Amino acid sequence: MPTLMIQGTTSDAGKSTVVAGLCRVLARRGVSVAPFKPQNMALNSAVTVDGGEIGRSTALQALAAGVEPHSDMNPVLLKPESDRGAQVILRGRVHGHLDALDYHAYKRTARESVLAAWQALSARYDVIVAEGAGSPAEINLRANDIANMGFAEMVDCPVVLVGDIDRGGVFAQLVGTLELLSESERSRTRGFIVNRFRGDISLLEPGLDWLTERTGKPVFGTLPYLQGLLLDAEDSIGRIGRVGPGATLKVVVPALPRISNHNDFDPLRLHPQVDLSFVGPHQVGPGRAIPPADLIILPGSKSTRSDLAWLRAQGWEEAIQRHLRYGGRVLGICGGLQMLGRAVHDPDGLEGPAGSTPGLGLLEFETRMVAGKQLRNVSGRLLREGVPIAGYEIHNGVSEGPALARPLLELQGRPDGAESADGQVMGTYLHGLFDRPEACVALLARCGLEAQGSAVDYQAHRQQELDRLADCLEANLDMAAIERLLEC
Ligand SMILES: NC(=O)CC[C@H](N)C(=O)O
Repeated sequence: MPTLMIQGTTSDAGKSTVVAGLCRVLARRGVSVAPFKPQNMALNSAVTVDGGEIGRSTALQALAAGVEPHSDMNPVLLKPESDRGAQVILRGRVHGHLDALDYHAYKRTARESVLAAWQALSARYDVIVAEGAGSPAEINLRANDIANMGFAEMVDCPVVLVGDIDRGGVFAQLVGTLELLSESERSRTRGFIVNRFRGDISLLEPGLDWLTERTGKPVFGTLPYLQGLLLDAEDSIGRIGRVGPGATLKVVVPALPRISNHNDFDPLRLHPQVDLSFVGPHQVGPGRAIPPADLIILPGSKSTRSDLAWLRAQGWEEAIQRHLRYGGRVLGICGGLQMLGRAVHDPDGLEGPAGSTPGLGLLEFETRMVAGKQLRNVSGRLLREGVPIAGYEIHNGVSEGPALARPLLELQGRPDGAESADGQVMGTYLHGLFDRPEACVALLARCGLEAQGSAVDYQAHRQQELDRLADCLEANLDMAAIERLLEC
């Protein structure tokens, strides 16, 4: 089965973007193509058609390929819950926690899952564009690798290596990575892509010629730095966003250590009237208050109780109360909603040590973490305005209490979330709630924003960005040579 794997010399070299771009280029040429990421470590995930969970960047690549995201596209997803522990998702379903699993047995199962998922995808699509993780030159992680060369060797596919010239040292990155590979890994590496180039290409060309001479491998192309490209981030909170002169609504999101699905905020990054900032202690200084805002959004969290403790340790519980006293709004999404209640109970220790943590007490309800993750794509409406809203749910928590009798939304015919009687505090389990322009406008209007023109249609924006990316790949990569790699 034709599979091409894109690996990078570092994390964030642009692998996900190149895979998304290649998926879109191939799909536009009528090829039946699917993305594949054997192993990902990320807290941004998406719900798949088969009711599972995969990394968000892979789901975006599926969108680029014009196919439905499926659990087989990212068979191993590691969701860190602390600096040491991570939840292991295999083929979309929770398998256990890394620290509680026998490592060797887990490695074997993970490898089997990767192979089975790749075989299942191969039966459904003509071409697979796979993405590595981090760099293949992490020699300490080489044994039993499934994320990079271990996968490429297992399925015997060619590899293209992406280096990021923007951070400097791209020749050392590419040559050094090749140097650290085994003979067979080196020979399956068919060439390079230089990513994020700004400047005069003629100044780079002698370096590219040298690279080919030195390694015997072609450079398939140099991709320019694509200004403002905003596609669903894999995990880290990117800095892209624009704060123009018309940005009158100030929205602050605490950058929780286990923030999850922060893609929720991408439509706000693009909104011309919104000034969005993620704040952590580094931005405001330890012990300092959250900057003044119209709206504070408590985001999703992989570990609600420990992130709540972190929020308190920053002194931000008082800051939120003060913000409310001055008439500000607070919105909680999923883990953030759970924080707004009276307590969060985790009797079985699903997200960390077993126990209970008092919530911020801004809404009358309590949450219990229950085994069996709730994963679903949902749609419904924002109750007060009646406007349509859609997104997805990913959580273990089940919330109960009188505040839920005043729901924020109706989803699939059932009530969801809550809002306080004065409307200042709102919460929902729905991720992706700003993606639809009408819902985005209505939610921001509640915070005092008078819409000028319509909000960004984020779904349409994603499609346009994928086309812009694909145009860029077609213009700058030797696509004929890349397609030849897929024919072998
Ligand atoms: N997506 C989330 O924010 C999840 C919240 C919480 N960790 C739960 O599982 O219930």
